[in-house]
Amino acid sequence: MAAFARVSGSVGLITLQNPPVNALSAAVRQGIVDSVQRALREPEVKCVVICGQNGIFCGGADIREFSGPMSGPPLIPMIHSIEVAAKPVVAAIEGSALGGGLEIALGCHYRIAHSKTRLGLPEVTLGLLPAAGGSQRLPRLIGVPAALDLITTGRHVTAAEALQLGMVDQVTDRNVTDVAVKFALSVVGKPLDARRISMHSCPHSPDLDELFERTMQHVRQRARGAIAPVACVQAVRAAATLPYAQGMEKERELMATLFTSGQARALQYCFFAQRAIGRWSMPSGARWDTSKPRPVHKTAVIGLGTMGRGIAVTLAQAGFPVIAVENHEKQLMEAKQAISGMLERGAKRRGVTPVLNKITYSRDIQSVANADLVIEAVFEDMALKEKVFQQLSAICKPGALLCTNTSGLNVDHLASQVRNPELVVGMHFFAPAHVMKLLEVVYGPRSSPEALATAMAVGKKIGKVSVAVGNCQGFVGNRMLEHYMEQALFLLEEGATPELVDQALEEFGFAMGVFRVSDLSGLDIGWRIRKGKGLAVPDPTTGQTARVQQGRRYSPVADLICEQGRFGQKTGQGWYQYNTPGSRVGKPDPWVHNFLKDYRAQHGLVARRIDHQEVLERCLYSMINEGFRILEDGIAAGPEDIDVIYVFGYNWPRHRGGPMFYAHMVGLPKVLERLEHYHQAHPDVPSLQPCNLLRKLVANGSPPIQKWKEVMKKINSRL
Ligand SMILES: CCCCCC/C=C/CC(=O)SCCNC(=O)CCNC(=O)[C@H](O)C(C)(C)COP(=O)(O)OP(=O)(O)OC[C@H]1O[C@@H](n2cnc3c(N)ncnc32)[C@H](O)[C@@H]1OP(=O)(O)O
Repeated sequence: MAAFARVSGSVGLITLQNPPVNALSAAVRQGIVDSVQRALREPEVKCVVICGQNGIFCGGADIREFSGPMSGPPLIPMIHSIEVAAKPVVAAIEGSALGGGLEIALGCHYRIAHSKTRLGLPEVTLGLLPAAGGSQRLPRLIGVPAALDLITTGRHVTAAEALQLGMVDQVTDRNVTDVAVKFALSVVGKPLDARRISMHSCPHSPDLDELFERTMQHVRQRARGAIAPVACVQAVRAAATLPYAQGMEKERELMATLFTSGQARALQYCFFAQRAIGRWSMPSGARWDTSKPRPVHKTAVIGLGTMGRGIAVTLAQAGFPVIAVENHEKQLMEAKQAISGMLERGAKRRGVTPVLNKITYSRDIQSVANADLVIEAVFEDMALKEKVFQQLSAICKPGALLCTNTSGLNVDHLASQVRNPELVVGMHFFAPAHVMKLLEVVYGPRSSPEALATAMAVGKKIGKVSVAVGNCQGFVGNRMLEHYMEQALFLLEEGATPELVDQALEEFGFAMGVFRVSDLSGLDIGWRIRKGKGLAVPDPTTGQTARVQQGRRYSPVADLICEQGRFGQKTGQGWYQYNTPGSRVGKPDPWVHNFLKDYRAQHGLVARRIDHQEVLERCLYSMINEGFRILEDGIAAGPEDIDVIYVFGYNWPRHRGGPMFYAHMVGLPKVLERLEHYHQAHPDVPSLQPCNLLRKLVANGSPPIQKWKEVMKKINSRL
């Protein structure tokens, strides 16, 4: 809704009212249309101010309405009616003015913002473009280069930057509505044409063609197949080169394609999934809204390798005092230097003072005695972690939360090493820990809801997208990844090359294919893990690593590559060859091709032609199948949790929504049929055998992803 009131005698005040963000639902749009008409009709009203209730101007169109038929007054004529009004209209902006919210403000004759406001056109992040005139008015107001930047990235700007760019006319620290009301009264009677942005021509930029070409190239490179950023450039180009009415027509055409696209659906699904994962629940029924986190004042990190350093930086940057422990003097000093550098660079980037004094360094584990939360980040070795947990149990104060940063070891086993297993959870950060947004918070069967709530609250405070998951080998992310990588190796055995597999995955939208990523992270890490699991060990009779391990097909190809000392970028050779160790540009390596040829010959394998579709189906569907198993096992509460993990932790292309959303878009019957097909062809690969939940969802008519949880509940209650 929108409320209308006459204030200060002759100001018509229109207040958008739709908590929590005053999104432009049909009712709000109707309210605005009615209020504007009334303000223009009533002779006592000489000017108009538009504001939002509860400290926020407007979060834009109501995204929830996009999934159904649109009703209510459309935005474009509504904004047009504001712009052509014969009485001055002032936007009083506080909190946020985003998307359609900013487009309304651009239709107003003046914009006054509170200093804490953020403004932006984030439509591109939802697979759309600013199609209520935003793509045509913003370039006319602030020029093409700045508008291109804002519209193609969806970046929010501060009030100060908005003022500098000319997006707003005034910034205030006072009550913005009061300031706007006074201002509106001061401009009554002044000519309005110059204030109507659609009547401006776009400020002329030299070398416009070159600018658009350069931007388009850059956008296409960054977009990884996303279509909205490209459409945004086209729309701004229309603003720069066409009269307003024709530009609006182009904006409409481009939006029509985007609005119904699968990419827009995927990105909008991601928007809500990212918010839904905060409302976690445990199989016991404990939930986010009934479990209270413990207060956390002091934190500690044990082990200052790459992960520990990143975690310490993240905690300190969020304002937590950190005791950073490493038991050898030399490593401690190296870590201190590295952490200080990371804090200094981070502070420089953000224009703040580095918080070096938040971190206290110590060689003595006893120094963590007073911490409320300790994160163990020592080497990924169970015996070592057991020892640390036993020590922590004896040292830490009662009630301290003991967390492990293991990427896949058994959290419950570690809990069994301490006096209070209910206070043990996993906090699985992703490398580099101070950069990557994802945090898997792993609860074991004995973790208390309070412990989970505390870790989730800390995760939020340090700016991570935190997902609560159950305890199992590899948790959610790495458990699914194993199947993806396994298929990639099998494909090499069957005739593919690393570059063919990577190309298919990169065309799908991954920034890097599986082999490029492995070269970047180091092949030795996986090798060590496989050895730890009893894989990658030679058969005593043949001396060769067997192609069947623990009763299932196994590919030793990655182990054999490692045996050659090829660990990826750091050694200058891996799945690709690099000019020098440490170089980032990999070229296809004839050595690898010959190695694969010899390997196939040795094992009697006949290479066949493998196409991109098979690469995608085998790598992605096997991983999705594991995702369904994870849901079946109750390790993840819903498909959104899995998808958020993949988008934020594994670089899954956001415009594809995440693996489970992708399965929903492909169609569950098709995923099932292809898995059945591949399992028939490879009966020794259990990960290709369709899991029960997938079969049951298909048997239940393949409901949309939003309804999977209902079907899962129904299935479980029948068991
Ligand atoms: C051919 C047809 C033409 C149609 C033309 C359509 C034009 C579209 C232009 C647009 O405006 S698209 C929307 C652009 N706006 C955005 O992308 C903003 C999205 N929101 C945010 O960035 C943030 O929510 C915020 C406004 C900065 C506030 O952040 P905060 O952290 O304070 O709260 P949240 O947890 O994010 O949100 C609270 C609550 O509100 C829901 N919500 C937020 N924005 C919208 C929205 N625009 N529509 C519907 N719902 C919204 C959010 O989902 C949260 O609720 P939940 O239940 O927890 O999910």
